[in-house]
Amino acid sequence: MATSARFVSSLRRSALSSRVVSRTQCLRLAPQVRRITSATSEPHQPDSKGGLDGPAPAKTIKFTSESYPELKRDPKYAQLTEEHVKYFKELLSSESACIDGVTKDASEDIEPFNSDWMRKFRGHTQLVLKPSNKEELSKILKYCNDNMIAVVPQGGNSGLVGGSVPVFDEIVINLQKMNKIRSFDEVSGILVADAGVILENADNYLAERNHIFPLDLGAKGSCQIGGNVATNAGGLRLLRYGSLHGNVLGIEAVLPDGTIVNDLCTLRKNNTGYDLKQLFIGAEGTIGIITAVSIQCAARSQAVNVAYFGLESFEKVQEAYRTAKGQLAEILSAFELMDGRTQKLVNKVTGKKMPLEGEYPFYCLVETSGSNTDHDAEKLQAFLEHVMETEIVLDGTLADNQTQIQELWSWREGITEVLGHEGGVYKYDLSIPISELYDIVNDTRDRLTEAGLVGDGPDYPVVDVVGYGHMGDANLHLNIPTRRFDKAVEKKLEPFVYEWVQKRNGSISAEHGLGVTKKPYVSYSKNETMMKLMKQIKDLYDPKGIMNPYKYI
Ligand SMILES: O=C(O)CC[C@@H](O)C(=O)O
Ligand SMILES: [Zn+2]
Repeated sequence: MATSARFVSSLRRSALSSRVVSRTQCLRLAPQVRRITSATSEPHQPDSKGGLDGPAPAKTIKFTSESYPELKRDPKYAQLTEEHVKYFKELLSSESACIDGVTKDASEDIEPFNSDWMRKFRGHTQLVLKPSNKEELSKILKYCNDNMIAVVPQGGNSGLVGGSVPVFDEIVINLQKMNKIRSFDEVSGILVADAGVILENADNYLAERNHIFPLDLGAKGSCQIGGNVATNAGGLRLLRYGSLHGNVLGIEAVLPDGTIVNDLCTLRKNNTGYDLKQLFIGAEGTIGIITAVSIQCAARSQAVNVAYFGLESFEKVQEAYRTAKGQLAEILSAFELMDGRTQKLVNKVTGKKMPLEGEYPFYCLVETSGSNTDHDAEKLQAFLEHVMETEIVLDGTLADNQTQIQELWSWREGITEVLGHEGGVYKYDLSIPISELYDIVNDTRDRLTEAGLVGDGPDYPVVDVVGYGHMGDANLHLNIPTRRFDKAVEKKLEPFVYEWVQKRNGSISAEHGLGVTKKPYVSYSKNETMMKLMKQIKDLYDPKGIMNPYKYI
Protein backbone atom coordinates (compact mmCIF):
# COMPACT_ATOMS: atom_id res chain seq x y z
CA MET A 1 0.00 0.00 0.00
CA ALA A 2 2.73 2.37 1.02
CA THR A 3 4.51 1.73 -2.26
CA SER A 4 1.52 2.44 -4.43
CA ALA A 5 0.79 5.64 -2.54
CA ARG A 6 4.35 6.79 -3.21
CA PHE A 7 3.89 5.99 -6.90
CA VAL A 8 0.78 8.08 -7.10
CA SER A 9 2.25 11.07 -5.36
CA SER A 10 5.42 10.88 -7.41
CA LEU A 11 3.33 10.74 -10.59
CA ARG A 12 1.43 13.81 -9.53
CA ARG A 13 4.59 15.75 -8.83
CA SER A 14 6.32 14.76 -12.03
CA ALA A 15 3.29 14.94 -14.23
CA LEU A 16 2.45 18.36 -12.91
CA SER A 17 5.95 19.63 -13.47
CA SER A 18 6.02 18.17 -16.96
CA ARG A 19 2.83 19.96 -17.89
CA VAL A 20 4.28 23.21 -16.58
CA VAL A 21 7.39 22.60 -18.67
CA SER A 22 5.34 21.89 -21.74
CA ARG A 23 3.18 24.99 -21.43
CA THR A 24 5.81 27.49 -20.48
CA GLN A 25 9.30 26.42 -21.33
CA CYS A 26 8.59 25.11 -24.81
CA LEU A 27 6.53 28.14 -25.65
CA ARG A 28 9.14 30.56 -24.44
CA LEU A 29 12.02 29.10 -26.34
CA ALA A 30 12.57 30.08 -29.92
CA PRO A 31 14.06 27.11 -31.78
CA GLN A 32 17.78 27.72 -32.13
CA VAL A 33 19.06 24.49 -33.61
CA ARG A 34 17.77 24.98 -37.08
CA ARG A 35 16.77 22.00 -39.05
CA ILE A 36 17.94 22.36 -42.59
CA THR A 37 14.44 23.02 -43.75
CA SER A 38 14.62 25.87 -46.23
CA ALA A 39 14.67 23.85 -49.40
CA THR A 40 17.59 24.63 -51.64
CA SER A 41 18.64 23.08 -54.89
CA GLU A 42 22.33 23.60 -54.15
CA PRO A 43 24.42 21.09 -52.26
CA HIS A 44 25.36 22.15 -48.73
CA GLN A 45 27.13 25.48 -48.89
CA PRO A 46 29.51 26.80 -46.29
CA ASP A 47 27.73 29.20 -43.96
CA SER A 48 29.74 32.42 -43.94
CA LYS A 49 29.21 32.87 -40.22
CA GLY A 50 30.30 29.33 -39.51
CA GLY A 51 26.82 28.78 -38.13
CA LEU A 52 25.19 25.47 -37.39
CA ASP A 53 23.71 25.14 -40.84
CA GLY A 54 27.14 25.28 -42.36
CA PRO A 55 29.73 22.58 -42.41
CA ALA A 56 32.45 22.32 -39.79
CA PRO A 57 35.59 24.38 -40.45
CA ALA A 58 37.98 23.26 -43.16
CA LYS A 59 40.49 22.00 -40.59
CA THR A 60 38.22 19.01 -40.04
CA ILE A 61 38.91 17.62 -43.49
CA LYS A 62 40.04 14.11 -42.87
CA PHE A 63 39.63 12.17 -46.04
CA THR A 64 41.32 13.27 -49.21
CA SER A 65 42.85 10.90 -51.70
CA GLU A 66 46.08 11.13 -49.67
CA SER A 67 44.22 9.69 -46.67
CA TYR A 68 43.81 6.40 -48.46
CA PRO A 69 47.32 5.13 -49.11
CA GLU A 70 45.79 1.81 -50.19
CA LEU A 71 43.79 3.61 -52.87
CA LYS A 72 45.70 4.68 -55.92
CA ARG A 73 44.19 6.63 -58.76
CA ASP A 74 43.50 3.95 -61.32
CA PRO A 75 45.41 4.80 -64.50
CA LYS A 76 42.71 3.13 -66.58
CA TYR A 77 40.60 6.26 -66.12
CA ALA A 78 41.20 9.10 -68.56
CA GLN A 79 42.58 12.42 -67.44
CA LEU A 80 40.06 15.10 -68.29
CA THR A 81 41.01 17.12 -71.36
CA GLU A 82 39.75 20.33 -72.91
CA GLU A 83 38.26 18.23 -75.67
CA HIS A 84 36.15 16.28 -73.19
CA VAL A 85 34.96 19.51 -71.61
CA LYS A 86 34.11 20.96 -75.02
CA TYR A 87 31.97 17.91 -75.79
CA PHE A 88 30.02 18.25 -72.54
CA LYS A 89 29.52 21.98 -72.98
CA GLU A 90 28.08 21.53 -76.44
CA LEU A 91 25.85 18.75 -75.20
CA LEU A 92 24.33 20.48 -72.21
CA SER A 93 21.44 22.83 -72.78
CA SER A 94 22.66 25.68 -70.60
CA GLU A 95 26.00 27.09 -69.53
CA SER A 96 25.15 26.85 -65.85
CA ALA A 97 24.89 23.08 -66.30
CA CYS A 98 28.64 22.76 -66.46
CA ILE A 99 31.16 23.94 -63.87
CA ASP A 100 34.51 23.65 -65.50
CA GLY A 101 37.83 23.96 -63.76
CA VAL A 102 39.77 22.59 -66.72
CA THR A 103 39.48 25.53 -69.08
CA LYS A 104 39.35 27.83 -66.03
CA ASP A 105 36.13 29.61 -66.92
CA ALA A 106 34.16 28.26 -63.99
CA SER A 107 31.00 30.29 -63.49
CA GLU A 108 30.38 28.78 -60.07
CA ASP A 109 32.55 27.58 -57.21
CA ILE A 110 33.41 23.93 -57.67
CA GLU A 111 34.39 23.38 -54.02
CA PRO A 112 30.92 22.56 -52.58
CA PHE A 113 30.66 19.71 -55.09
CA ASN A 114 34.08 18.39 -54.14
CA SER A 115 33.48 18.19 -50.41
CA ASP A 116 30.63 16.89 -48.32
CA TRP A 117 28.60 19.05 -45.94
CA MET A 118 30.69 18.08 -42.92
CA ARG A 119 33.79 18.96 -44.93
CA LYS A 120 35.20 15.65 -43.88
CA PHE A 121 35.76 14.26 -47.36
CA ARG A 122 37.30 16.12 -50.24
CA GLY A 123 38.04 15.10 -53.80
CA HIS A 124 39.37 17.24 -56.58
CA THR A 125 37.11 17.05 -59.54
CA GLN A 126 37.59 19.61 -62.28
CA LEU A 127 34.16 19.19 -63.77
CA VAL A 128 30.58 19.18 -62.51
CA LEU A 129 27.77 18.38 -64.93
CA LYS A 130 24.12 19.06 -64.23
CA PRO A 131 22.00 17.39 -66.90
CA SER A 132 18.42 18.58 -67.36
CA ASN A 133 16.89 15.33 -68.51
CA LYS A 134 17.55 11.63 -68.88
CA GLU A 135 18.48 11.96 -72.54
CA GLU A 136 21.29 14.39 -71.71
CA LEU A 137 22.40 12.15 -68.89
CA SER A 138 22.37 9.16 -71.19
CA LYS A 139 24.67 10.92 -73.67
CA ILE A 140 26.99 12.03 -70.87
CA LEU A 141 27.31 8.54 -69.47
CA LYS A 142 27.78 6.93 -72.87
CA TYR A 143 30.56 9.40 -73.63
CA CYS A 144 32.18 8.75 -70.25
CA ASN A 145 31.93 5.03 -70.73
CA ASP A 146 33.41 5.20 -74.24
CA ASN A 147 36.23 7.45 -73.02
CA MET A 148 36.86 5.78 -69.64
CA ILE A 149 35.95 8.87 -67.64
CA ALA A 150 35.07 8.00 -64.05
CA VAL A 151 31.94 9.63 -62.58
CA VAL A 152 30.38 10.29 -59.18
CA PRO A 153 26.60 10.69 -59.05
CA GLN A 154 25.59 13.40 -56.60
CA GLY A 155 22.30 14.54 -55.13
CA GLY A 156 22.15 17.03 -52.23
CA ASN A 157 25.56 15.80 -51.02
CA SER A 158 24.34 15.41 -47.46
CA GLY A 159 25.63 11.86 -46.97
CA LEU A 160 27.87 10.93 -44.06
CA VAL A 161 30.15 8.25 -45.53
CA GLY A 162 31.88 10.08 -48.36
CA GLY A 163 29.83 8.33 -51.05
CA SER A 164 28.82 11.38 -53.08
CA VAL A 165 32.13 13.20 -53.52
CA PRO A 166 35.06 12.19 -55.70
CA VAL A 167 38.06 10.45 -54.17
CA PHE A 168 40.39 11.63 -56.94
CA ASP A 169 39.33 13.55 -60.04
CA GLU A 170 36.15 11.68 -61.02
CA ILE A 171 33.69 14.07 -62.62
CA VAL A 172 30.57 14.90 -60.61
CA ILE A 173 27.13 14.45 -62.14
CA ASN A 174 24.71 16.40 -60.01
CA LEU A 175 20.98 15.81 -60.45
CA GLN A 176 19.76 19.18 -59.16
CA LYS A 177 18.36 20.33 -62.50
CA MET A 178 16.10 17.30 -62.81
CA ASN A 179 13.64 18.45 -60.20
CA LYS A 180 10.05 18.13 -61.43
CA ILE A 181 7.19 16.29 -59.82
CA ARG A 182 5.90 14.24 -62.75
CA SER A 183 2.58 13.07 -61.38
CA PHE A 184 0.63 12.31 -58.26
CA ASP A 185 -2.42 10.12 -58.03
CA GLU A 186 -4.52 11.18 -55.05
CA VAL A 187 -6.50 7.97 -55.10
CA SER A 188 -3.58 5.54 -54.95
CA GLY A 189 -1.14 7.94 -53.23
CA ILE A 190 1.56 7.20 -55.79
CA LEU A 191 4.02 9.98 -56.55
CA VAL A 192 6.28 10.00 -59.60
CA ALA A 193 9.11 12.50 -59.36
CA ASP A 194 12.49 13.34 -60.82
CA ALA A 195 15.50 12.24 -58.80
CA GLY A 196 16.61 15.82 -58.12
CA VAL A 197 13.46 16.87 -56.27
CA ILE A 198 14.41 18.07 -52.79
CA LEU A 199 12.87 15.79 -50.18
CA GLU A 200 11.21 18.67 -48.36
CA ASN A 201 9.69 20.01 -51.57
CA ALA A 202 8.23 16.58 -52.29
CA ASP A 203 6.82 16.39 -48.78
CA ASN A 204 5.35 19.91 -48.95
CA TYR A 205 3.76 19.09 -52.30
CA LEU A 206 2.25 15.98 -50.75
CA ALA A 207 1.13 17.85 -47.62
CA GLU A 208 -1.02 20.11 -49.81
CA ARG A 209 -2.65 16.95 -51.08
CA ASN A 210 -3.05 15.38 -47.61
CA HIS A 211 -0.30 12.85 -48.13
CA ILE A 212 3.14 12.31 -46.67
CA PHE A 213 6.49 11.23 -48.09
CA PRO A 214 7.42 7.95 -46.36
CA LEU A 215 10.88 9.27 -45.45
CA ASP A 216 11.90 12.13 -43.18
CA LEU A 217 15.38 13.18 -42.12
CA GLY A 218 17.25 16.15 -40.72
CA ALA A 219 18.75 17.09 -44.10
CA LYS A 220 15.35 17.14 -45.81
CA GLY A 221 15.83 20.74 -46.95
CA SER A 222 18.80 19.85 -49.13
CA CYS A 223 18.86 16.11 -49.84
CA GLN A 224 17.33 14.86 -53.07
CA ILE A 225 14.97 11.92 -53.36
CA GLY A 226 17.16 10.21 -55.98
CA GLY A 227 20.05 10.32 -53.51
CA ASN A 228 17.75 9.09 -50.76
CA VAL A 229 16.77 6.11 -52.84
CA ALA A 230 20.32 5.46 -54.09
CA THR A 231 21.51 5.33 -50.48
CA ASN A 232 18.36 3.68 -49.12
CA ALA A 233 18.06 6.42 -46.51
CA GLY A 234 16.21 5.36 -43.35
CA GLY A 235 15.40 8.41 -41.24
CA LEU A 236 12.77 9.18 -38.68
CA ARG A 237 9.62 7.67 -40.17
CA LEU A 238 10.88 4.19 -40.93
CA LEU A 239 9.22 2.76 -37.83
CA ARG A 240 5.88 3.83 -39.27
CA TYR A 241 6.20 3.62 -43.05
CA GLY A 242 8.93 1.05 -43.53
CA SER A 243 12.02 1.23 -45.72
CA LEU A 244 12.38 2.54 -49.25
CA HIS A 245 12.78 -1.05 -50.41
CA GLY A 246 9.08 -1.40 -49.65
CA ASN A 247 7.83 2.05 -50.65
CA VAL A 248 9.61 2.57 -53.95
CA LEU A 249 7.43 1.03 -56.64
CA GLY A 250 9.48 1.91 -59.66
CA ILE A 251 12.69 3.43 -60.89
CA GLU A 252 13.97 5.08 -64.03
CA ALA A 253 17.73 4.98 -64.33
CA VAL A 254 20.53 5.42 -66.81
CA LEU A 255 23.20 2.76 -67.05
CA PRO A 256 26.86 3.59 -67.68
CA ASP A 257 26.59 2.68 -71.37
CA GLY A 258 23.75 5.20 -71.77
CA THR A 259 20.90 2.69 -71.72
CA ILE A 260 17.77 4.16 -70.16
CA VAL A 261 16.06 1.62 -67.92
CA ASN A 262 12.38 2.41 -67.62
CA ASP A 263 11.06 0.48 -64.66
CA LEU A 264 8.92 3.37 -63.45
CA CYS A 265 6.15 1.04 -62.43
CA THR A 266 3.25 2.52 -60.47
CA LEU A 267 1.79 -0.74 -59.30
CA ARG A 268 1.79 -1.97 -55.75
CA LYS A 269 1.77 -5.51 -56.99
CA ASN A 270 4.00 -6.62 -59.81
CA ASN A 271 5.13 -10.18 -59.39
CA THR A 272 7.01 -10.72 -62.61
CA GLY A 273 10.39 -12.21 -61.87
CA TYR A 274 13.49 -10.40 -60.65
CA ASP A 275 12.67 -7.09 -59.01
CA LEU A 276 15.47 -5.18 -60.73
CA LYS A 277 14.70 -1.80 -59.20
CA GLN A 278 15.73 -3.15 -55.80
CA LEU A 279 19.32 -3.31 -57.00
CA PHE A 280 19.42 0.46 -57.42
CA ILE A 281 18.04 1.06 -53.94
CA GLY A 282 21.09 1.34 -51.72
CA ALA A 283 23.61 0.69 -54.53
CA GLU A 284 25.05 4.16 -53.85
CA GLY A 285 25.37 5.02 -57.53
CA THR A 286 27.66 2.13 -58.38
CA ILE A 287 25.56 0.55 -61.13
CA GLY A 288 23.76 3.48 -62.75
CA ILE A 289 22.14 6.81 -62.00
CA ILE A 290 18.53 7.01 -60.83
CA THR A 291 16.65 9.72 -62.76
CA ALA A 292 13.13 9.27 -61.38
CA VAL A 293 11.23 7.23 -58.85
CA SER A 294 7.63 6.25 -58.23
CA ILE A 295 6.83 5.93 -54.61
CA GLN A 296 3.90 4.90 -52.47
CA CYS A 297 2.85 7.69 -50.12
CA ALA A 298 0.45 7.31 -47.21
CA ALA A 299 -2.37 9.64 -46.23
CA ARG A 300 -1.05 12.38 -43.95
CA SER A 301 -2.00 12.04 -40.32
CA GLN A 302 -4.02 14.99 -39.11
CA ALA A 303 -3.04 14.58 -35.49
CA VAL A 304 0.63 14.58 -34.52
CA ASN A 305 1.65 14.53 -30.88
CA VAL A 306 5.07 14.41 -29.29
CA ALA A 307 6.36 13.47 -25.85
CA TYR A 308 9.93 13.85 -24.58
CA PHE A 309 11.11 12.22 -21.39
CA GLY A 310 14.11 11.31 -19.27
CA LEU A 311 15.07 7.88 -17.96
CA GLU A 312 17.72 6.48 -15.64
CA SER A 313 18.98 3.50 -17.68
CA PHE A 314 18.87 1.80 -21.05
CA GLU A 315 16.84 -1.01 -19.46
CA LYS A 316 14.16 1.59 -18.72
CA VAL A 317 14.35 2.81 -22.32
CA GLN A 318 13.54 -0.72 -23.47
CA GLU A 319 10.63 -0.93 -21.03
CA ALA A 320 9.33 2.40 -22.26
CA TYR A 321 9.54 1.25 -25.88
CA ARG A 322 7.76 -2.00 -25.13
CA THR A 323 5.04 -0.08 -23.30
CA ALA A 324 4.71 2.47 -26.11
CA LYS A 325 4.22 -0.29 -28.67
CA GLY A 326 1.52 -1.85 -26.52
CA GLN A 327 -0.33 1.31 -25.54
CA LEU A 328 0.07 3.46 -28.63
CA ALA A 329 -0.03 0.61 -31.14
CA GLU A 330 -0.82 1.85 -34.63
CA ILE A 331 -0.51 5.57 -33.84
CA LEU A 332 3.14 5.25 -32.76
CA SER A 333 5.19 6.89 -35.53
CA ALA A 334 8.63 7.47 -33.98
CA PHE A 335 10.54 6.30 -30.93
CA GLU A 336 13.92 8.00 -30.80
CA LEU A 337 16.72 7.58 -28.30
CA MET A 338 19.18 10.28 -27.22
CA ASP A 339 21.71 9.80 -24.47
CA GLY A 340 22.18 12.53 -21.87
CA ARG A 341 25.54 13.52 -23.35
CA THR A 342 24.01 14.42 -26.71
CA GLN A 343 21.36 16.54 -25.05
CA LYS A 344 23.95 18.35 -22.91
CA LEU A 345 25.93 19.00 -26.07
CA VAL A 346 22.93 20.52 -27.86
CA ASN A 347 22.35 22.60 -24.75
CA LYS A 348 26.01 23.70 -24.61
CA VAL A 349 26.45 24.53 -28.27
CA THR A 350 23.10 26.21 -28.85
CA GLY A 351 22.62 27.75 -25.41
CA LYS A 352 19.04 26.52 -25.35
CA LYS A 353 17.46 25.55 -22.06
CA MET A 354 16.91 21.80 -21.75
CA PRO A 355 13.29 20.70 -22.12
CA LEU A 356 13.19 19.09 -18.65
CA GLU A 357 14.27 20.54 -15.33
CA GLY A 358 16.51 17.66 -14.24
CA GLU A 359 19.26 15.87 -16.15
CA TYR A 360 19.01 12.20 -17.07
CA PRO A 361 21.33 9.58 -18.58
CA PHE A 362 18.80 8.86 -21.36
CA TYR A 363 16.04 10.70 -23.15
CA CYS A 364 13.42 9.50 -25.59
CA LEU A 365 11.20 11.30 -28.03
CA VAL A 366 7.95 9.58 -28.89
CA GLU A 367 5.72 10.76 -31.70
CA THR A 368 2.21 9.62 -32.52
CA SER A 369 0.48 10.25 -35.83
CA GLY A 370 -3.20 9.48 -36.08
CA SER A 371 -6.48 10.97 -37.15
CA ASN A 372 -8.10 12.17 -33.94
CA THR A 373 -6.27 15.00 -32.16
CA ASP A 374 -7.97 14.75 -28.78
CA HIS A 375 -8.01 10.99 -28.67
CA ASP A 376 -4.34 10.72 -29.71
CA ALA A 377 -3.25 13.43 -27.27
CA GLU A 378 -5.08 11.61 -24.48
CA LYS A 379 -3.47 8.32 -25.43
CA LEU A 380 0.01 9.81 -25.41
CA GLN A 381 -0.64 11.56 -22.11
CA ALA A 382 -1.99 8.32 -20.63
CA PHE A 383 1.14 6.53 -21.83
CA LEU A 384 3.40 9.17 -20.29
CA GLU A 385 1.48 9.09 -17.01
CA HIS A 386 1.67 5.32 -16.94
CA VAL A 387 5.42 5.15 -17.51
CA MET A 388 5.98 7.84 -14.89
CA GLU A 389 3.68 6.15 -12.43
CA THR A 390 5.54 2.88 -12.85
CA GLU A 391 8.87 4.71 -12.58
CA ILE A 392 10.01 3.67 -15.99
CA VAL A 393 10.30 7.34 -16.82
CA LEU A 394 11.56 9.97 -14.36
CA ASP A 395 10.20 13.12 -15.93
CA GLY A 396 8.57 14.07 -19.19
CA THR A 397 6.84 16.72 -21.20
CA LEU A 398 4.19 16.82 -23.89
CA ALA A 399 4.16 19.31 -26.73
CA ASP A 400 0.96 21.32 -26.86
CA ASN A 401 1.24 22.76 -30.34
CA GLN A 402 3.19 22.70 -33.57
CA THR A 403 5.91 25.06 -32.33
CA GLN A 404 6.54 22.87 -29.32
CA ILE A 405 6.58 19.77 -31.49
CA GLN A 406 9.28 21.35 -33.65
CA GLU A 407 11.16 22.49 -30.59
CA LEU A 408 11.20 19.01 -29.02
CA TRP A 409 12.23 17.46 -32.33
CA SER A 410 15.12 19.92 -32.54
CA TRP A 411 16.68 18.22 -29.51
CA ARG A 412 16.87 15.08 -31.59
CA GLU A 413 17.40 16.40 -35.11
CA GLY A 414 19.92 19.02 -33.99
CA ILE A 415 22.42 16.48 -32.66
CA THR A 416 24.35 15.82 -35.87
CA GLU A 417 25.00 19.52 -36.37
CA VAL A 418 26.50 20.11 -32.92
CA LEU A 419 28.70 17.04 -32.76
CA GLY A 420 31.57 18.56 -34.72
CA HIS A 421 31.72 21.73 -32.64
CA GLU A 422 35.27 21.13 -31.38
CA GLY A 423 36.72 19.85 -34.63
CA GLY A 424 35.53 16.60 -36.14
CA VAL A 425 33.63 13.45 -35.39
CA TYR A 426 34.07 9.73 -35.96
CA LYS A 427 30.73 8.29 -36.98
CA TYR A 428 29.30 4.79 -36.83
CA ASP A 429 25.78 3.90 -37.91
CA LEU A 430 24.99 0.47 -36.54
CA SER A 431 22.20 -2.07 -36.43
CA ILE A 432 22.45 -4.05 -33.22
CA PRO A 433 19.99 -6.39 -31.44
CA ILE A 434 17.89 -3.97 -29.44
CA SER A 435 18.73 -5.37 -26.00
CA GLU A 436 22.42 -4.58 -26.57
CA LEU A 437 21.92 -1.39 -28.54
CA TYR A 438 23.67 0.99 -26.15
CA ASP A 439 26.43 -1.35 -24.90
CA ILE A 440 28.72 -0.37 -27.77
CA VAL A 441 28.72 3.24 -26.52
CA ASN A 442 29.85 2.21 -23.03
CA ASP A 443 32.39 -0.28 -24.35
CA THR A 444 33.88 2.26 -26.75
CA ARG A 445 34.03 4.94 -24.08
CA ASP A 446 35.75 2.53 -21.65
CA ARG A 447 38.25 1.58 -24.31
CA LEU A 448 39.17 5.15 -25.18
CA THR A 449 39.22 6.21 -21.52
CA GLU A 450 41.56 3.37 -20.58
CA ALA A 451 43.89 4.49 -23.35
CA GLY A 452 43.85 8.03 -21.96
CA LEU A 453 42.39 9.41 -25.17
CA VAL A 454 39.19 11.00 -23.94
CA GLY A 455 38.81 13.93 -21.57
CA ASP A 456 38.45 17.66 -21.09
CA GLY A 457 41.07 19.95 -22.51
CA PRO A 458 43.35 20.10 -25.52
CA ASP A 459 45.61 17.23 -24.35
CA TYR A 460 42.90 14.74 -25.18
CA PRO A 461 41.99 14.15 -28.80
CA VAL A 462 38.52 12.81 -27.99
CA VAL A 463 35.87 15.07 -26.51
CA ASP A 464 33.30 12.40 -25.69
CA VAL A 465 31.64 9.18 -26.82
CA VAL A 466 27.90 9.52 -27.40
CA GLY A 467 25.02 7.45 -28.72
CA TYR A 468 21.58 8.16 -30.10
CA GLY A 469 19.36 6.89 -32.84
CA HIS A 470 16.26 5.17 -33.97
CA MET A 471 15.36 2.92 -31.05
CA GLY A 472 12.34 1.57 -32.88
CA ASP A 473 14.60 0.38 -35.72
CA ALA A 474 17.39 -0.91 -33.44
CA ASN A 475 19.67 1.59 -35.19
CA LEU A 476 22.30 3.28 -33.06
CA HIS A 477 24.42 6.25 -34.11
CA LEU A 478 27.70 5.90 -32.22
CA ASN A 479 29.54 9.20 -32.49
CA ILE A 480 32.93 10.20 -31.18
CA PRO A 481 33.39 13.97 -31.30
CA THR A 482 37.07 14.85 -31.48
CA ARG A 483 39.33 17.86 -31.25
CA ARG A 484 41.47 16.41 -33.99
CA PHE A 485 41.65 13.27 -36.07
CA ASP A 486 44.26 11.04 -34.50
CA LYS A 487 45.83 7.71 -35.48
CA ALA A 488 45.89 6.44 -31.89
CA VAL A 489 42.12 6.94 -31.66
CA GLU A 490 41.52 5.30 -35.01
CA LYS A 491 43.52 2.23 -33.98
CA LYS A 492 41.32 1.86 -30.92
CA LEU A 493 38.10 2.28 -32.89
CA GLU A 494 38.65 0.15 -35.95
CA PRO A 495 38.22 -2.72 -36.39
CA PHE A 496 37.03 -2.87 -32.75
CA VAL A 497 33.60 -1.38 -33.48
CA TYR A 498 33.04 -3.56 -36.52
CA GLU A 499 34.17 -6.74 -34.75
CA TRP A 500 31.86 -5.90 -31.86
CA VAL A 501 28.92 -5.53 -34.23
CA GLN A 502 29.76 -8.66 -36.19
CA LYS A 503 29.85 -10.75 -33.00
CA ARG A 504 26.27 -9.71 -32.37
CA ASN A 505 25.13 -10.35 -35.95
CA GLY A 506 24.53 -6.66 -36.39
CA SER A 507 25.16 -4.52 -39.43
CA ILE A 508 28.04 -2.07 -39.90
CA SER A 509 25.66 0.26 -41.71
CA ALA A 510 22.04 0.53 -40.72
CA GLU A 511 21.09 3.46 -42.95
CA HIS A 512 24.00 5.70 -43.98
CA GLY A 513 25.50 3.24 -46.45
CA LEU A 514 29.09 2.20 -47.03
CA GLY A 515 30.53 4.97 -49.20
CA VAL A 516 34.29 5.15 -48.95
CA THR A 517 34.68 4.97 -45.18
CA LYS A 518 33.43 1.42 -44.78
CA LYS A 519 35.09 0.03 -47.89
CA PRO A 520 37.65 -2.00 -45.89
CA TYR A 521 34.97 -3.41 -43.60
CA VAL A 522 32.21 -4.69 -45.89
CA SER A 523 33.15 -8.28 -45.04
CA TYR A 524 32.03 -7.69 -41.44
CA SER A 525 28.45 -7.64 -42.71
CA LYS A 526 28.58 -9.57 -45.97
CA ASN A 527 30.00 -13.06 -46.33
CA GLU A 528 32.27 -14.15 -49.16
CA THR A 529 29.47 -15.54 -51.32
CA MET A 530 27.47 -12.33 -51.00
CA MET A 531 30.52 -10.19 -51.78
CA LYS A 532 31.19 -12.28 -54.88
CA LEU A 533 27.60 -11.93 -56.07
CA MET A 534 27.70 -8.18 -55.48
CA LYS A 535 30.86 -7.91 -57.55
CA GLN A 536 29.25 -9.93 -60.35
CA ILE A 537 26.25 -7.60 -60.36
CA LYS A 538 28.55 -4.58 -60.45
CA ASP A 539 30.43 -6.06 -63.42
CA LEU A 540 27.19 -6.83 -65.24
CA TYR A 541 25.84 -3.29 -64.95
CA ASP A 542 29.12 -1.41 -65.11
CA PRO A 543 31.67 -3.61 -66.89
CA LYS A 544 34.17 -0.80 -67.32
CA GLY A 545 33.84 0.31 -63.72
CA ILE A 546 33.25 4.02 -64.33
CA MET A 547 30.45 4.40 -61.78
CA ASN A 548 31.46 5.83 -58.41
CA PRO A 549 34.82 4.04 -58.28
CA TYR A 550 36.99 3.59 -55.16
CA LYS A 551 33.86 3.28 -53.05
CA TYR A 552 32.67 0.14 -51.28
CA ILE A 553 32.74 -2.17 -54.29
O1 LIG B 1 24.98 12.10 -37.50
C1 LIG B 1 24.66 10.92 -37.37
O2 LIG B 1 25.48 10.07 -37.00
C2 LIG B 1 23.21 10.50 -37.64
C3 LIG B 1 22.50 11.27 -38.69
C4 LIG B 1 21.06 10.81 -38.95
O3 LIG B 1 21.05 9.53 -39.45
C5 LIG B 1 20.19 10.92 -37.74
O4 LIG B 1 19.52 9.96 -37.41
O5 LIG B 1 20.13 12.01 -37.16
ZN1 LIG C 1 19.69 8.22 -38.41
